[in-house]
Amino acid sequence: MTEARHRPRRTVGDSLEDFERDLISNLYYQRGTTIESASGPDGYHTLAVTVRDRLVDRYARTAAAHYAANPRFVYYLSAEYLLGRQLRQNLLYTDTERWVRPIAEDLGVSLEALEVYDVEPGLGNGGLGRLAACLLDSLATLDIPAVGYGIRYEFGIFKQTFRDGRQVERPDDWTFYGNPWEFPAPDDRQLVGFYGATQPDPRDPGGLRRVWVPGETVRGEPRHMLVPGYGTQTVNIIRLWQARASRESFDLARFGVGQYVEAVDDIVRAENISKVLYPDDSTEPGRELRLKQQYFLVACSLRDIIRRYRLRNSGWEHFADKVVIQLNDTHPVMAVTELMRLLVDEHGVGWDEAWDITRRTFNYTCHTLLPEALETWPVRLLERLLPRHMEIIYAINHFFLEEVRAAYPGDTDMPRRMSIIQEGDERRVRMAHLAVIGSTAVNGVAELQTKLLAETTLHDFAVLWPERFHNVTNGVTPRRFLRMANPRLSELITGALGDEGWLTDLERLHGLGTHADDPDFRAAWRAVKRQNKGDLAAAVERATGVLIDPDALADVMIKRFHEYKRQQLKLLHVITMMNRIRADPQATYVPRTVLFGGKAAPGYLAMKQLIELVNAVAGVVNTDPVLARHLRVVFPPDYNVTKAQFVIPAADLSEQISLAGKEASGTGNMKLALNGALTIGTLDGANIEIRDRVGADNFFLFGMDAQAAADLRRSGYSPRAYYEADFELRLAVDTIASGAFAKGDRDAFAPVVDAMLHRDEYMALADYRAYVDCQDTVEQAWLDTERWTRMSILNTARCGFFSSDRTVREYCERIWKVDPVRVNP
Ligand SMILES: NC(=O)[C@H]1O[C@H](CO)[C@@H](O)[C@H](O)[C@H]1O
Repeated sequence: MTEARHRPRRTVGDSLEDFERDLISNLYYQRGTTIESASGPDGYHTLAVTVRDRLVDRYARTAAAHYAANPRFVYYLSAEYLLGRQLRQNLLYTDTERWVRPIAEDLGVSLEALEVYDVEPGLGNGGLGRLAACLLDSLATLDIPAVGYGIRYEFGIFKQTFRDGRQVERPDDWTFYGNPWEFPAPDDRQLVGFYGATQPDPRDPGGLRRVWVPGETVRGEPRHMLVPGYGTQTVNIIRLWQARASRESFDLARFGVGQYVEAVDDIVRAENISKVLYPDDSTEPGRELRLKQQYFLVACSLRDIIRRYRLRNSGWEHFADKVVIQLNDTHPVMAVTELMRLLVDEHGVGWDEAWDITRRTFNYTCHTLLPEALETWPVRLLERLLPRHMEIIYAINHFFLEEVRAAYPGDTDMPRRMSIIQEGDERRVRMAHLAVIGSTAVNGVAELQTKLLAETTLHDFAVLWPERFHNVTNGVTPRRFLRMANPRLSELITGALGDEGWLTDLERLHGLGTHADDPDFRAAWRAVKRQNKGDLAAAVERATGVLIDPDALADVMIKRFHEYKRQQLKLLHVITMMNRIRADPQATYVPRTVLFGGKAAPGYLAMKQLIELVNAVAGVVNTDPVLARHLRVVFPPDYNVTKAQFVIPAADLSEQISLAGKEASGTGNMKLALNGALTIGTLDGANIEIRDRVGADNFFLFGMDAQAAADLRRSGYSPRAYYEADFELRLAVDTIASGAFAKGDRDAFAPVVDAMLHRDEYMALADYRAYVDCQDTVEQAWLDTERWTRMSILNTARCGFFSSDRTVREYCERIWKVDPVRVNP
């Protein structure tokens, strides 16, 4: 949106009366109905549009301010965004909730009733996608000119249901009721090519410039959603691309002869590109359609970025001064080759100048240490799907290897190790290498992971270009994960700190530290947690039919199912508690509720079987009169951002038990600590920084650190040895093997037992004893209520660092070199 010369006849008022007037007129003119006959979706859409209008005003002023300032823009390219529900967020950011409640009451409807239509756009898998959303929220809140680019998947992350305890995936038709928060922008649609061939460009005989004639073209239709800042006027956007067939794709002739399916072949092929999110978290699907999705995203986004750049700038010499692009993992790294293609082939920029611009424009965030998560694509697939880009990759690699040979004269192995091309039977393109070579800055998402990246995964590059490597520890937005998720605690915090300033200056939470010694404040703190746990108990009963005790220790493990996150270790602890209670039913036990939440990738059979076992164990525990007095295990299905906002405020104990050196950062750990949960965890990812900040006394640490785990792996790890050496561990594993959770069927979970005893790749058995003993320490602490509350308050007080505002400030200062642009009211 450029400079607005013609302002709308009416502006959105800022009174309850104005809001109600707009609501009624939007219902009438937008939905063509009246209060008396409006449906739920009518009510929701109308409320959404009326709130949205208040954001449009701010967006228009933001666009005008950006147009005038012609600033440096941050463009965040991500294949995933987990935005969460929009209504409450936008009510908070427009401060209109105070009007909606009385109006809704007046009209005889409840906000909660309308909210069921506020479907969260599940356009992501887990931490990586949610981080992208938190960073966009902080970018706007810090008045940083920014646009997020992503894919508007028709179907988001699958809906998880359980049938006989097994995970069953159902399509996530998130736009079933439409999405009132988005705006179509057909004028900005883009055309994207695939396949085809290349030929020399007669304008550059013998040069590097070439002409690509695609074999297939699809349209990229953009829709954008507004991304408001909190406590400021800035409203940025996130632009999501949807694939559509180019205009002439409907084959009328075929339709005419009754070939109805063939007639829409091309349409289906095109639309499939943005049909569904790939549900893999930390593993690469390696499917051709996935690569098409990735290129589709970057091709549409780069053309849009160039269109925006050219609104105020000409020539290319300032491109990298005005445009900084962050690659959210390797998923969008084809952007490096696409910008080279656009500059060299379409705009005739010389190779060296184009490469200089490209490298100065991009930065890459690496979110993993798992080799299986580092994307590589077969050269032959790229040669077929994106022939010009493969040529450009060869050229980039050629010039890069010259640099490597110059840096390591006579070292023939280094070029092989650092090459973008992984040689072998199947030659593959190493996307992480392309990302590092094509970027100015490379960052990890927590100190340990960044250190291990430089020592292992990307070691050669860190030696060659140490100046490119940075750490920017993740963060989470306190607006959604404290203010919106935990209004009771937020009120208590505001009361103690005097105002809500902490919401945009989270380090101010430090002020709570002094209140930790105040028994009244501790009592109030406990009361908030108790009320949140009451709400959770009601929700769990609705979702699972299981009654949980809100006074029991709420032990929460909420994250994607993955062997390195070690839900299997948590389950061994549950079975150990079970066996202890059965062995001595009269003893006193700390009442505990263990809550699992999380999805397994549909193809991840080992984790799907573990989910089945978790539900089977829950079934046995919750129906056993002796056990159920002390222990409950619940697994509400379909964990997502909305459920996280419900569970996190009610958690007492946060399970962060991944094998050290495997979880890049984690962000759930931050959200839980900020909401006063105490962490039981390993020295992994951001757990280390949480412990450093909250203090070792306020954190339950156990297990091997990354070095010890690596040493054990090198020295030969035998899980069986641990099984043999530890009675409780052996009993726990044998209980699974006995068929106790499968009506005596010993084969039912044999693969889980086999994996534990013969592979146990992530050493759950090696850390079992330390973990179980640490859990005993947790129970001791829990019994000292005042001490526990004090530890809980100090966790919140000392976690201000984990605000995504701090994360974005660090990116701005050290990587993006970008300044805020103030937007006038
Ligand atoms: N797949 C992910 O969620 C990855 O990115 C997140 C955001 O950086 C990390 O917190 C997480 O440890 C990592 O596995």
